[in-house]
Amino acid sequence: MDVIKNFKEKAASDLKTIVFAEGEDERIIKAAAKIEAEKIAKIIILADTESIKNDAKKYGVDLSGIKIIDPETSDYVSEFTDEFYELRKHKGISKEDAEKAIKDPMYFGTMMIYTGKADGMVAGAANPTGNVLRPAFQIVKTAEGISTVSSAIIMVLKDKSFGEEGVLVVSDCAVNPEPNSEQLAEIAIATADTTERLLDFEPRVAMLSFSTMGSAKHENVDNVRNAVEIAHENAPNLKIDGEMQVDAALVESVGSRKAPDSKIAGKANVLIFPDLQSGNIGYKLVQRLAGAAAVGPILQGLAAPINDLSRGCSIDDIINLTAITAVQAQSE
Ligand SMILES: CC(C)(COP(=O)(O)OP(=O)(O)OC[C@H]1O[C@@H](n2cnc3c(N)ncnc32)[C@H](O)[C@@H]1OP(=O)(O)O)[C@@H](O)C(=O)NCCC(=O)NCCS
Ligand SMILES: CC(=O)OP(=O)(O)O
Repeated sequence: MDVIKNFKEKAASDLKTIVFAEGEDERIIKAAAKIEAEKIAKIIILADTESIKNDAKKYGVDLSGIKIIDPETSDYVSEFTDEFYELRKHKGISKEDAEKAIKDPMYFGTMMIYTGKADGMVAGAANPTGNVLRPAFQIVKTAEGISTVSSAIIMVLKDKSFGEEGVLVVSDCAVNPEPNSEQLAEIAIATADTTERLLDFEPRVAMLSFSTMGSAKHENVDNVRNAVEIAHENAPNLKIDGEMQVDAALVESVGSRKAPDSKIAGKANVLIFPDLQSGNIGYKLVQRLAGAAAVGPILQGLAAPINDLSRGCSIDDIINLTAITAVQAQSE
């Protein structure tokens, strides 16, 4: 199963327009040129037109065929300012502040998606996650029936014995610092849904903790146990179990010893971390120490495909997340 190749091929089968909001970043410029050359998506880059031309020359990159828009001078500024003012006036924003916000490429790009001028956005190579999330929450907002937006990362491991032939979907590694039980349950259900939509396998979800099936007592463990109960109630057909430690979730011999009655232990292909500290640290440990590809964070629960990158991303990470964003946009 070559999931990354599959995403690129699927994206190429019906080209979508994806906005890159960080045209000042070398990796973004190089990724845009590669995506255009490989025909994975149509790219719009937000940048100062003169600067990006000079940068492209400096990097030896051909940006012909890629649309460049400068949010400072674009004809869209007035339309986007009016739209944003309408969306946020109940929060007390002034027209002046709305225009200032719109000239920020993160807001401008998000408004392009909201107004249908592009199909999806990828950002976060040069901005912390909060800068990607805030405009998304304020402008495109959540999809119907969703209260907590979260994120999933598709991890492609070198060792194919774990997860689904070496593929693991992990969450939440980017959005919710301290989810309560209801939020954890929603994150688990959303991640299973993302897995079903984007990958060709049935999710088997492990709710992670430092305890396995009551082996330790602590309020943090209770939070995870309660989340499992809520997820069972809200998604009775979902294959989900916990709380369990990550070795019990991933390794058959440990799972059968620590959680002999569990149908998920030892076989999990979706891992839900109990909080953002463990999630963000956990995925980066696997990425860096095990040399796994980490595609994401893929935001789940937003009303439009807007995805975040880590500032530590490579050009390939940008290309892979763009392919996924384009695939998400195909089903919008
Ligand atoms: C997402 C985040 C930026 C929001 O923080 P904030 O600006 O303090 O946000 P607030 O709590 O004031 O909420 C701002 C808006 O977003 C909404 N919101 C916040 N979290 C949300 C979530 N998980 N899902 C849906 N909406 C959310 C709020 O309802 C609010 O909407 P409103 O302005 O229309 O009323 C914050 O949770 C955060 O920083 N998360 C961690 C990001 C991070 O650093 N990750 C690690 C690296 S990947
Ligand atoms: C996802 C993530 O951790 O982003 P960053 O590395 O940019 O903080």
